Amino acid sequence: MDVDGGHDVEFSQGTQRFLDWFCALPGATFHKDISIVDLRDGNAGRGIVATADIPADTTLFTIPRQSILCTATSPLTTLLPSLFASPNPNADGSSNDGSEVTTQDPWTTLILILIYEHLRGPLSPWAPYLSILPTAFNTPMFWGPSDLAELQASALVAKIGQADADAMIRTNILSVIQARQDVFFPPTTSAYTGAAKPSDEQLLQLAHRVGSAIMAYAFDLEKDEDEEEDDSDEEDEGEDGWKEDTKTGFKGMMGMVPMADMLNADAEFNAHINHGEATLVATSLRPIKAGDEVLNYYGPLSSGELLRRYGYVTEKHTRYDVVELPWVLVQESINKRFKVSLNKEEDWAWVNKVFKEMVEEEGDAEVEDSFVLERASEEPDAEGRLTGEVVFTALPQELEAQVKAYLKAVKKWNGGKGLAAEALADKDTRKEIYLDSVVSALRDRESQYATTLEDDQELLATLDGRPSGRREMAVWVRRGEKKLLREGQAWVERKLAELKGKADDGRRGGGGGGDGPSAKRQRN
Ligand SMILES: C[S@@+](CC[C@H](N)C(=O)[O-])C[C@H]1O[C@@H](n2cnc3c(N)ncnc32)[C@H](O)[C@@H]1O
Repeated sequence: MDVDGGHDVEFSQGTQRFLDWFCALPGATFHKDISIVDLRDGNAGRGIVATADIPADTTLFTIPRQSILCTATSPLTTLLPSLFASPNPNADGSSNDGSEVTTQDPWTTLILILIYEHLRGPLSPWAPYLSILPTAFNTPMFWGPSDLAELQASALVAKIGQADADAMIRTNILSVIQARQDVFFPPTTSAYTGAAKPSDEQLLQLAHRVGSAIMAYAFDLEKDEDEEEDDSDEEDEGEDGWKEDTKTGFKGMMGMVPMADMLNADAEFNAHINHGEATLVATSLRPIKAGDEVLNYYGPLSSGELLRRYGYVTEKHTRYDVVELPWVLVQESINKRFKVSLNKEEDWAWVNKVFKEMVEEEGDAEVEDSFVLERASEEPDAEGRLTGEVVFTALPQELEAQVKAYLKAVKKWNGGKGLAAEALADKDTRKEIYLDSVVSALRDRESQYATTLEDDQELLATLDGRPSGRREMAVWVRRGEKKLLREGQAWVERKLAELKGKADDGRRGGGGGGDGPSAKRQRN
């Protein structure tokens, strides 16, 4: 991450200014045995390391809630009250409490709050903090076409949303700023800073930058661990499950939390931010050795998600890798099995109609467009350590259910008569068709990528540690997806072999499925 263009003095002065500012905040603490360091050599920006051995359960730093930049502390709440009005209007457009109705959500509101503070420049109380936030990002949102192309067939490409972000900024951000220039560009600020009013294009770029900073830095502030623990008498970690420290879908109140966001993170971590009533407190989860980095947890994110939100990847996060299997590939594979009987377009149109109705009848469900494959893995333990093996243990249950429904619809075709229906009457044949269709869909999915797993392994073979360049990170993501596709194929093939073994034992030469009746039936 390019934080300041590589000027060491400026970088360390920025760090020092921020630390001095933070330590002067009423109620803030910063442990004497930790330090903010320059990790740009490892492409990790700033981070916090232990400068002496630190025991478990040590308070590393304390952040007063008053210093968090959010709706509770921003002057915009009073300057633009309508911005913070209820987002849930009644049918007539009014809100329940009589206030004006806003189209903003916590995400866009925080963008406006940050832009407002940014435009105030040195007049902002958060200036020493804002000045060390990055101005450039490695997230795919900022990649050009050639880097994006390296993601190949990854489902990540569709999630980047460059165009959506642009549209959202124009509608929800620029319009507000333009309508309230008196608030965003008051004469007092320009007189003080001497800065010219930014153009619309500059504002758009600023909003993108701020949006990405929120994505990688903001915290979800609505979770109240104390209350949760009081209510449930359960810890917020270990068996009860870790809650990552950053936003979880931008639904609750979000805020920028100075110092908490100086912590880098990994899937294995040694610190946690506890959300208290008046403060947020960073605590060591286990002893941290002198020289070790203090690491937070962003959640069980796949390499693709980590790259999309935070612009980096790590070896430890690969255990959470996922790959999407589009339903259409499974469906096409099933259709091929029955192409002799159902050989007209209208046959399949009929099957699809019945299939859709059947799925919808079952608990308001909809036909799924794609299924996410992942490995089974344990959560980090109460000390932030990863334990246990990560293995592919099952296909998504929803995929099996959807194939079952689809095969039922095929079976119903032609009034439930004919070879297709006959083949599908047998439970093991249905299972074999399911597994066989999935395995060929997985192969087809793999062939959607322009390079093979072996090609990618070779590209990454010379890597020492984790990649940091865009192209290598893209290769890392697609390689992870291909690995999972291979593991999925191997797992399904094993299941198929078991099934065939069972069929061979029970009824020599049985199974087969598809249009033709089973060998057993043919012999009969
Ligand atoms: C909340 S900030 C952490 C502080 C940040 N390093 C800085 O200099 O401001 C999150 C960003 O830090 C970087 N980061 C966090 N953890 C990292 C890691 N384990 N390796 C590399 N970069 C990391 C990523 O750029 C990420 O978007």
